[in-house]
Amino acid sequence: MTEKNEEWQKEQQYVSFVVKEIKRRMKSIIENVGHLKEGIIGLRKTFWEDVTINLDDAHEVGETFTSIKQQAEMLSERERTHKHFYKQMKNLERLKDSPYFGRIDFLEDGEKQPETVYIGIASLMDEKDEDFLIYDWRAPISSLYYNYSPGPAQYEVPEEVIKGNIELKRQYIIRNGEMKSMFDTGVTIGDEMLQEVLSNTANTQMKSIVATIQKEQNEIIRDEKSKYLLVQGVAGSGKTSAALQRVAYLLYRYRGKMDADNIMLFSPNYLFNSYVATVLPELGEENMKQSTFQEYLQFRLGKKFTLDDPFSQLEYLHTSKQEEDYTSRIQGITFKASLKYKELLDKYVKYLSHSGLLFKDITSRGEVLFTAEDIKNYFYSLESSITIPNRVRLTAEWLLKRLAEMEKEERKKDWVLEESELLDKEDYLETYKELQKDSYNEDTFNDLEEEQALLAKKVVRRRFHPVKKRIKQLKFIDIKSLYKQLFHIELVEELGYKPLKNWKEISNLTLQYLEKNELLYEDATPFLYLTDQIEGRKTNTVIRHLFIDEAQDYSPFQLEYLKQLFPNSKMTILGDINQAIYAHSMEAPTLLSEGLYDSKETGRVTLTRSYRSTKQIVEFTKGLNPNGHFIEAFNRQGELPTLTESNYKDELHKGIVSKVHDLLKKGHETIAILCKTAAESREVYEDLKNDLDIHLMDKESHTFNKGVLLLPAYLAKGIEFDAVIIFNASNEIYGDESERKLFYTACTRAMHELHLFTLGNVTHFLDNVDQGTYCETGSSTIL
Ligand SMILES: Nc1ncnc2c1ncn2[C@@H]1O[C@H](COP(=O)(O)OP(=O)(O)OP(=O)(O)O)[C@@H](O)[C@H]1O
Repeated sequence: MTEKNEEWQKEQQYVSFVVKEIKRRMKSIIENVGHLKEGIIGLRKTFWEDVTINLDDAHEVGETFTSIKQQAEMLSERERTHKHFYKQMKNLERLKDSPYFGRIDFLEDGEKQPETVYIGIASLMDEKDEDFLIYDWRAPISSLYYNYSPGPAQYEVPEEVIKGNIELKRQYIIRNGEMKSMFDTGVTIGDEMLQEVLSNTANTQMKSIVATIQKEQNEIIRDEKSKYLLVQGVAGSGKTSAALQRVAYLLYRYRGKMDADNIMLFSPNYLFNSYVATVLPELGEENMKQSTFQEYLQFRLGKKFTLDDPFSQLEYLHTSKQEEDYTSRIQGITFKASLKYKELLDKYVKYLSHSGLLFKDITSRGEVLFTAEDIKNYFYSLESSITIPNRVRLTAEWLLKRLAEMEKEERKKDWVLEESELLDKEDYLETYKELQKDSYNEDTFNDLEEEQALLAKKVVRRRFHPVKKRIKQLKFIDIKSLYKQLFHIELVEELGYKPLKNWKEISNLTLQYLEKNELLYEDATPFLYLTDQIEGRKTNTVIRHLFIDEAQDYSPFQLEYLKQLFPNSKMTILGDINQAIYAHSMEAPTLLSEGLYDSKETGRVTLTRSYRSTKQIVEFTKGLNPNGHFIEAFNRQGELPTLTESNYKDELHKGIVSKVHDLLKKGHETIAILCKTAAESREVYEDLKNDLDIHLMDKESHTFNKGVLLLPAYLAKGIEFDAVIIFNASNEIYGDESERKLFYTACTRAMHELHLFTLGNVTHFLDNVDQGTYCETGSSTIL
C-alpha cells in the first residue's frame, strides 16, 4: 500500500471511529430523553397531587407557596435539561453527516508530541469526557487553522499566548460519514475546497462558510477589541458571511453572558432578512434579532406620519429627473444626511432651551384645559440649567397635578351628575364593592352621598383619562411644528447658520410634505433625533452588539443616531463604498468613513478578494469601478460576460427570452433579470410574462424561490444568483454618472454567468472596461 493510501485509510478509520462515537452518544441521549420526557409528562400530570395545599392561615399559605414553587422549579429544571439534550441531539445530527472539515497537528513549544486537532462545527469529547475528538471551530486553538500555514504559529487563550509549530494542515470533504476527499494545504485554506463550494448553484438561502473561512475574514469574526469594527469589502468578498459567522463566534465566546437576544442585525430589506436566516441555525445557534432601519422608523413614526421609505426615495432618484424640484430634493437629501445638519439641529435645540419651544393646547371634548401659552410659560419658568427633557418631564408632572385638582373641581359640576345616572349596572356594582371594601361600617353604604361622590369620581376620571394619557405621552409638545419652524430662513440665520444656496426650495419642499403629514425618508432620522432631544433619549440597552450590513447606505447622521440609540453596544459595520447607491451616499461620507469614529476604539478590515463571481465576471466588473484595480478575483473559471445590443424592443425581449431558456437548459436554478427601477420591472413583467415563467418581486417581497426572477437592482443588494441578465444596459437608462454604482451592484450579483442586453447604445460605463473581458454578440438572435 502506498503511503498516500495508508494515510487515507487511517483518516477514514478516524472518521468511522468518530461517527461511531457520535451514534453512541445519540443513542444514550435518546434513552435519557425518553426517561426525561416521561418524567416531565408524569410531573405535569401529578403536579397538583404532589403539592400540599392548605390556605387556612398565613403559615400554611406560606408552606403551600413553597411547595408549589419547589414543584415548578423541578419541572422547569427538567424542561431545561430536555432543551439542552435537544440542542445536543441537533448538533450530533449535524456532526454525524460531516463531523469535521479540518485538521492541524500542532507541536506546542516544550512538548514532544504534536497534538492532532480536528475541527468541526461543534466540539465532541471522547467517551470518558477527557479528550476532544473534535474541536469547535470557534475554540481558541482552532484559530490556528484559519490564521496560519504550516510553520511557526500561535494562538491566544485568556491571558496567555501559546506558541508552537504547525506540522500539518489538512482539509476534508466528508459527506454521510464517508470521506470524499482530503488534501494537505499550504498558505490559504485550500483552493480545492473553495472551488467546490463556490461552483455550486446559488441558493435561495445563504450557507455557512466555516470550513473555508479566509484569514482576513477570520480577523473580522474573532475581533474582540474594537468598539466599532469597520469592514470595507468589495462585492462578494464575504462581508455578510463573515458577519454571520461572527455572530456565531460571539455567542460561543460569551456563552452564558450574551445570547441571541443581545445581538441585532440591521439589514437592507426583507428579502435579505430571509436570505440569511438559516446560517446560524445551520451552525447550531439561534438567530440574532433582525430588522431593517426602516422598520425601526416605522415603529417610531408610523402612527404620526405617512412615512416614505428608502426604496421610494431611490425610485424618485431614478425616475423623476424631469421634475422641477428634483435638484432641490437631491440637495436636501444630501444635506439632511450630513453632520452639518445635525450641528444645525443641535444649535436649534440649544436655542429652544431659552425660547421657541412650541406647545399644543390640551383639550377635552372641545374644551381647552390648558393653553399652549400656559404650558410654555410654565416650561420657561423652570431653571434654564435643567435640560429640556427634564423640564418637559417636570411640566408633565405639573400638568398632571393641575389636572388632578381640576378633576376634584369637576366632580361638583352638573354634567357629572347627569352622566353618573347613565352609568351601567357594572359600574354601580363596582362602586358598591369599593364602598364595602373601604368601609368598616356596613351602614355607610346607605349613605347616598358617599355613593354619589364615588360615582362622580368615576365619571370624571373616565373623562380625564385620555387627557392624562396624552400628557404622559408628552403630546402637549408640538414636535411637528418645531421641525417645520427650523425651515424658516430667519430662524436659521438667527442660529448663525449660513443656509445653502437653494435653502428656500429645500424648505418649501420639506414643508409641503409635512403639511400633508408625510415624512420624507431623509427627514425621518433628523425628525426622530429632534424628538429625542426634546422628549428625552430613547435608548436600547438590551442590545450589546449591533451589526449593520450594507453600511454604505447609511448616513453619518444616521450613525450618530444609532450610537445614541444603542449606547452600550459594540458595532460591526460592513459595506462597500462602491455600492453606495443612495443620493446621500454617492459622493458624501457614509457609515464607512473613518473620520466618523474615534480611532482608538475602531478596528478596520479591508477585503479585496471577491468569491462570489467567476474570474471572468470579476475582471469585467472591475472595469466598471473606477477603484476596481485592487479587486482580486478568486480563480474560478467561467464564461465571459456577454453584451447583446438590439435596436428594437421586440428584439430585446426575444433575445432575453432565448437567453433565459438557454440558462435553464444549462441547469442554472436562480436567474435574475435586473432592471433599474421597480417601475421598469413592472413594465418588463407585462412584456415578458406570456413568454417566460417569471416571478416579479418588489420591496414587500419577503422570500424568493428558485426560478426566473425579475426585480429592481437595488432590491438584489446582498443577494446572489446563478446568472444575471441586465435588462437594458443602454446609455439611456444608465447614462448618469450617479447610476454607475447601481449598475456595478447589479452586475456583481452574478455567480456564474452575466449577460447584458441593451436597447440602443450600451452605457458609457463600459468605456473603461477592457474589451477582452466580455464578448459582444451583436444583434440578438430572433427566434
Ligand atoms: N470563505 C469563504 N468560503 C466559501 N464561500 C465564501 C467565502 N467567503 C465568501 N463566500 C461566498 O461568496 C459569496 C459572497 O459572500 P457575501 O454575500 O458574504 O459577500 P458580500 O461581501 O456581503 O457581498 P456583497 O457586498 O456583494 O453583497 C457567498 O456565496 C459566500 O458564501
